[in-house]
Amino acid sequence: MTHRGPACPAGGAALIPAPPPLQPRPPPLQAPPSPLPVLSPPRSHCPGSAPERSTEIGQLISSYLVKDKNLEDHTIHLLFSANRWEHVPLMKEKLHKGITLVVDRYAFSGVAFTSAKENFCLEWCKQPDIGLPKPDLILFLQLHPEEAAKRGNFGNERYENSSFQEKVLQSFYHLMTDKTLNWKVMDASKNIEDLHREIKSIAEKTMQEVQNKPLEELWK
Ligand SMILES: Nc1ncnc2c1ncn2[C@@H]1O[C@H](COP(=O)(O)OP(=O)(O)OP(=O)(O)O)[C@@H](O)[C@H]1O
Ligand SMILES: Cc1cn([C@H]2C[C@H](O)[C@@H](COP(=O)(O)O)O2)c(=O)[nH]c1=O
Repeated sequence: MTHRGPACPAGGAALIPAPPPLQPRPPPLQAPPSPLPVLSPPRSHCPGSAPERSTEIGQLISSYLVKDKNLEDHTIHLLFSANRWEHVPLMKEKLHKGITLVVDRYAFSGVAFTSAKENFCLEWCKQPDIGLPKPDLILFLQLHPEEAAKRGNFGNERYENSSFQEKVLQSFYHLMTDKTLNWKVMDASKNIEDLHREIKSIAEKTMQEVQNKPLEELWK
């Protein structure tokens, strides 16, 4: 996410799933499928992940994901969203200082994962996240589920099974049809170095483009 704060000395900031700014921003910086939103101001950047498991809400979510705790489906959806909202003041503070935020997952995973469950529609799932800082860029790292499963740490947590991941993928494809958002699909089967180069290049270009634009609100 790229955020634009008032007077940012050396530049602006960005939110990429990482995202963009609500108010005028300073010069730019530098948003599983797991989308990466970028919100940006310039010259410095700050990574973050969602869920952010260190807060009380985050710990509850973590217990749910590792299957120590069961929570009702609407409840866990709202907790994921609350876990984002509790970080908004800090996100805005950083964005207005010209710091670009690179956020792992963000609201898009919230919608894609819950709407993959029975009896949840995409529109309902979006509601709690309406108004979050809007990413300037959302990078979707696309990888065939079978390839993803071969990589590390797949299979132990809740949701980590192929049939559910396939439904999640369809929800992401639907979310990507939203032309008010800057989605870029990246081929995650490439090696880390090449992928890094491509992501860096797109992120830097986006930071330049959004540096004088105000931060906007997601899905508003
Ligand atoms: N381009 C790549 N090529 C080969 N291996 C990769 C690549 N990118 C990541 N990996 C490896 O795949 C594993 C999973 O990567 P990573 O944690 O980035 O995935 P993720 O989708 O963010 O996982 P999660 O969101 O479930 O934590 C790690 O062991 C990582 O080193
Ligand atoms: C943000 C968010 C995430 N999820 C799901 C997606 C993954 O299965 C886990 C997070 O795993 P990670 O290894 O820490 O990336 O949680 C979700 O269901 N809803 C959300 O809002």
